[in-house]
Amino acid sequence: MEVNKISEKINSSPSCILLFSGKRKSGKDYITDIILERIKRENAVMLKISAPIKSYWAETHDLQFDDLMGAGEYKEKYRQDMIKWSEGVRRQNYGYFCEAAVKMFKAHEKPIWIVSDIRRKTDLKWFKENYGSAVKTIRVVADEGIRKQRGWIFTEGVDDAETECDLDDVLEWDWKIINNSNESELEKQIQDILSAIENIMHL
Ligand SMILES: Nc1ncnc2c1ncn2[C@@H]1O[C@H](COP(=O)(O)OP(=O)(O)O)[C@@H](O)[C@H]1O
Ligand SMILES: C[C@@](O)(CCOP(=O)(O)OP(=O)(O)O)CC(=O)O
Repeated sequence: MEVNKISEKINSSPSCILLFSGKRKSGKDYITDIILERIKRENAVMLKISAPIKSYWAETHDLQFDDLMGAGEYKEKYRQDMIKWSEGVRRQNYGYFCEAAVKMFKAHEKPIWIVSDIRRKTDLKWFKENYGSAVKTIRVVADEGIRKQRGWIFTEGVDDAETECDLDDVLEWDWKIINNSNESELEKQIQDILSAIENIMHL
């Protein structure tokens, strides 16, 4: 794979990019799916930085891309290898998968981008360098007990690695969502973000 091949100029500018991060089973997919559903389809796109990684991995290892993208156990067997491989690529070009995801999801066709899986400071850096103040950051947090109820099991080499821990010491987030399965609390936090998007879109 030629790591520096993706170098086309980025043209149109999105109005709002929501970057979500959080530990495994904190509820990133659950919450970003709800937000995407509430925004008019023609205005928003969901991006997953893991998608170009999984797509490459599926092609080269004869695996099912859709299963790698799902919430089930299938992806867990390959997670450590995908992490190792993708970290090698990132060492050469830290924005490689961010840029690949923007292209893969044709994000420039929509004004609002929802990125559900920010994992590293370099992910934040890449989006901020390219899109400046359009970028808003959101940390999803859930108690460890709740994450366990949702199926999380501590895994060495994953939960103690950069992929899960690099953003632990980032304290500045535009929003922090507490997702401990209290529906009305979650709803209020989602509403705050939706109102902010509405304001940005009507500026
Ligand atoms: N607030 C919630 N209410 C009910 N189920 C939830 C909630 N948040 C997450 N879940 C469930 O917990 C599991 C893990 O959530 P997911 O969004 O896949 O986490 P992550 O993307 O952070 O790993 C999923 O089955 C999801 O449906
Ligand atoms: C190689 C990975 O991209 C795999 C990520 O897969 P998911 O984003 O599906 O993971 P969770 O939502 O945390 O379960 C990790 C990375 O280091 O980029």
